[in-house]
Amino acid sequence: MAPSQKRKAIDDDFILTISDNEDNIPLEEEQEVVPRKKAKTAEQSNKQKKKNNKKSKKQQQTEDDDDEAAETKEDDAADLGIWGSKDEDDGAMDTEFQFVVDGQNEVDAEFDGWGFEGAHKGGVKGAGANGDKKPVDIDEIIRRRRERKAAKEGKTTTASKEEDKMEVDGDDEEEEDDMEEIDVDLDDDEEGVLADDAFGMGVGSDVEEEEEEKQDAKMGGVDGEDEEDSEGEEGEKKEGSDEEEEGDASDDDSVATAVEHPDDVQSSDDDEEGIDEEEEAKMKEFFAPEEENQPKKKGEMSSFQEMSLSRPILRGLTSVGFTKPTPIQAKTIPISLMGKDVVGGAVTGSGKTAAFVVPILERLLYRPKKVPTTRVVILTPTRELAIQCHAVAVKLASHTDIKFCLAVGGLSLKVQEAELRLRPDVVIATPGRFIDHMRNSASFAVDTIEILVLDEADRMLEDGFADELNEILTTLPKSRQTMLFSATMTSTVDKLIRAGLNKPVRIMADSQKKTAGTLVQEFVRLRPGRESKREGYLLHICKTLYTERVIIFFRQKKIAHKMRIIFGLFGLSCAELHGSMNQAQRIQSVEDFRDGKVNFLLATDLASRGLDIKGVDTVINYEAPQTPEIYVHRVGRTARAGRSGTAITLAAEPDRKVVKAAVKSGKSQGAKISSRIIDSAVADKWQAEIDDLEDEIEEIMQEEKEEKQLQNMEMQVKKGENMIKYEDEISSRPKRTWFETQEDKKKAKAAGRAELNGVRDKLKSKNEGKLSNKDRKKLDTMAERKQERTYKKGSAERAGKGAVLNLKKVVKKAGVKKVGRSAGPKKKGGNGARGGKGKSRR
Ligand SMILES: Nc1ncnc2c1ncn2[C@@H]1O[C@H](COP(=O)(O)OP(=O)(O)OP(=O)(O)O)[C@@H](O)[C@H]1O
Repeated sequence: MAPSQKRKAIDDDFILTISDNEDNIPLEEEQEVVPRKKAKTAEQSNKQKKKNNKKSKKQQQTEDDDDEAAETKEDDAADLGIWGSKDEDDGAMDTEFQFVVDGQNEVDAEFDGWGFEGAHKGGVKGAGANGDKKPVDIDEIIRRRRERKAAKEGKTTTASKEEDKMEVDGDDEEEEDDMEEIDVDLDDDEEGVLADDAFGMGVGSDVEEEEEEKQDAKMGGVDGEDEEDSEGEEGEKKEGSDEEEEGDASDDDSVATAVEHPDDVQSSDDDEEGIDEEEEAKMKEFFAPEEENQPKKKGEMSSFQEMSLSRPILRGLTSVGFTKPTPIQAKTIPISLMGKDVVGGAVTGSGKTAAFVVPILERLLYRPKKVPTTRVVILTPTRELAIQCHAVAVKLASHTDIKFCLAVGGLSLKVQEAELRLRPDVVIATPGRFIDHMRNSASFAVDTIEILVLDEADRMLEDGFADELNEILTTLPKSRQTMLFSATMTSTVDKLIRAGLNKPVRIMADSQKKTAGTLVQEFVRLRPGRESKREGYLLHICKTLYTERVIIFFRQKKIAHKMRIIFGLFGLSCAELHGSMNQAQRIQSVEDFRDGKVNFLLATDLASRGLDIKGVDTVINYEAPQTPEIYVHRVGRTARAGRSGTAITLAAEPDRKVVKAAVKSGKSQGAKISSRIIDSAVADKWQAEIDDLEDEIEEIMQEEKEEKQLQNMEMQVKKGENMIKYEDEISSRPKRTWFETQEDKKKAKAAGRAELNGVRDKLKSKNEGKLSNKDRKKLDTMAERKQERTYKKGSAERAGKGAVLNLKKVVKKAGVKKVGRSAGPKKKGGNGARGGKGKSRR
C-alpha cells in the first residue's frame, strides 16, 4: 500500500525529481544531460543544451554564452513576457502570443497530429476481425436500396435522387437569404442579453398552460424512458467481467445521459458567479499562496530551454513543433517540476496536455531504473481522450526510454495486463478500466504511484465519477503529487477537496477568457414554433455554408443517428461518434474524419471534451448543450492552438439559457459573436425534403436493425462454439470483481446524469423532495423537446389569436415580476478522499 513517507517541504531552489538517484541518467547523449539538483546548475546546462539545439537559433542569437547577452535577453523577456508587455500579470494570455503551428523545420516529417496507434496496438475490439461485430454501414444500405429501386424502375442510375433535386434547388437558394451575416447585438437589454422575443421567451412560461402542464406531467417518464437515448461519455461502468464477454459492453453504459435541459435552472456558472466571503476564505486556506504561482521574473519562462528541461525532452518538443511554451505551459511546468499539486485552467486548445506531460517526462528521466516501476497515472473521462493523451505523451517522450501503457475500456484487457506486468512508467487510463486492473490484474500494483493527473478534472469530480474516483484516490499513495486540469476548471473548494490535493497551486491562464480568441461564434435564432425545422436548418448550413471539416454536436444519440441517415440520403459524407458504437467504430469515425475521408462528424458530448483534431473549421451545435461549460468544450474543438474557427449554434427556446450565458460570457471577453439570419423559407424547403423521406429513413433504420440482429445471432453462435471448445479454460479463469454492486453502478449512473443534466434532482432538493408545478413544467418542456413535439400552443393561439399575444402577455408579466438570480443550491462538502474510507480491495 501507500508508502508512509510524507511529502517534504519544498525548497524553492530545489527541483524535485522522481528520484535523486544520481546513477540514473537519461537515455541519450549522457554528456548533454545534467541531472538537476539546483536550479542554478540548470542554467549552465541550458547553455549546453542550447548550443546543441538548432531549434533555438533565435534564442541563441540573443542569449549567447556570455552573461551580458543573457542579461539583455532576460530584460527583453521581462519586457515582452508571455503575458504581454503592458500587462500586470493577471494570468491572461498575451494577445500577441502566437502558436507556432506549422512549418517547423525540425518537426518530424511524419508527424501529422495525434493518431490512434495506441488503440490499434492495444487490441481494439469489435473491429470486425475474428468474428467481432462489424459496423453496419448506412451508406451501404442506402446504396443497396437505391440499386434495388433503380432496378425496379428500370434505371441504372445510382446517383441520389435527392442530390439531383438539390442541385435544381441550389440556384434560387443562393440568391435567397443567402446568409445575411450581420453583427447583431444580441444583448438587447441589460438583463436579458437577448431580446424579449428572442428564442421564444414566452413559450412555455404561460400560466394559462398550467392545465396542459398537468396533462403532460401525467405522461411522466421524463427520466427513465430516455435511458436508451443516453449519452455515452466515459462509459466504463460495465467494464470488467462484462466487457470481456461482450466485447463492447461499455458502449451503452453511459454516465452522461442527455435527459433534461437546464432551461431556467441555475447553471453552474451561476453557482460560481460571485465568490462569497466564505468561499474566498476557504480558497485562501485550501490553495497555496498566490505568489507561489508567479514566476520569479516576468517572462522568465518564455522558452522551453529556460525551463531547465533536459535535451531528450526538448527534442521531443521540437519533433512536434512546440518551440515556445503556451502560457499554461510556461506557468505550470516549473511549478509541477517542483512536485507541487496543481489546479490548472486554460482555454480550450491552449496546450494543457503538454503542460502536465512535459514535467512528468522530465521528472521520469531521473527515475531509478533498476526495478521497473509504475509511477504516474493520468486519468481522463473518455477513452478517446486517453488514447489521444497517450499519443501526445509517447510522441513527446520519443527521445527517452519512458514506457507507457494505455488502459482504457474497449481495448484488450489481455494486452493491457501484459503491458502492466512490465511496470510501465506511466499508465494513461479511464477510471473504470483502471480500477479493473487495480482489482483484477495480479501483477499491477499502485502503491508506487507518485504522480496522479486528472485531465478534464471538473468532469471527473462530478457525481457520476464519484465512486470510481474515491476508489482510486483512496488506494493511491497519499504522498503523491496530484494535478488537475480543465478549460472549465472549478475553483470551488468543496468540489476540489475530493481530489485529495495538498495545498495546490492554482494556475489559471487566460483567466478572463472562456473561449479562444480566434473563435467566431454564430447563433441562428429559431423563433417559437420553428424548432421542428431544426433538421432543415442544419441541412441548409451543411449543404451550403459549412461544408468541410465540421463537427456537429447532438444531445441524443438517437437524433445524431437519424441525422447520419439523412446526411447519407442527401449525399453528405459523414461519420457518427457516440456511445452506441463499439470502440472500433468510434475510433474509425474519428480517423475517417481526421483523415478527411468524411466531411462531417456527427457526435454527442462524448466528443465534446479534449479531442484535438487538426483543422476542424466549424463546430455546429444542433441544439445548445446542457450547460455553459459543455458549450465551452464543444466549441473548443475548433479554433485551437491559434487557428481560426467558427461555432454555430441553432438556438430555439429550450436553448435560451445556455445561449444567453454563452453570449454574455463571449461579450464580456470581447469575443466575436454574430447572429446569422437564415431565411425561414429555405429551412422549410430543406425540412420538407427531409419530411418527404421520413418513410425511407424508417425503412433504413429497420434494415439496419435487422442487419444488427443477424450479426448478433452470428456472434452468439460463435460465442457458443467457443464456450464448448474452450470450456475448461474459460471456467478456470478467475472471475473479475468490481468494487460496486449493480445497484451502486445504477446509482452512480443516475447521479452522473443528474449532475450533467443538472436539473431534476436540484429542483427536487430545493423543494423537500417534491417538484413544484413550475418546476414540473420546466421538466415537461424538456421532455417535450426530447419527444420532438416541438411547439405547444398557448390558449391565445389555440383561439386563433396567434403567438404574439401570448408573447406580449409574458413580456408584460416579466415587467411586473422581477426574476431573481439566486446563487443556486450549494453542494455539500466533498468526501475528502484523503481522509475517506477506502473500500477494501481483494
Ligand atoms: N507550445 C506549443 N506550441 C505550439 N502548439 C502547441 C503547443 N502546445 C500545444 N500545442 C498544440 O495545441 C493544440 C491543443 O493542445 P491540447 O490538446 O493540449 O489543448 P488543451 O488545452 O488540452 O485543450 P482542451 O481544453 O480542449 O482539452 C494541440 O494540437 C497541440 O499540438
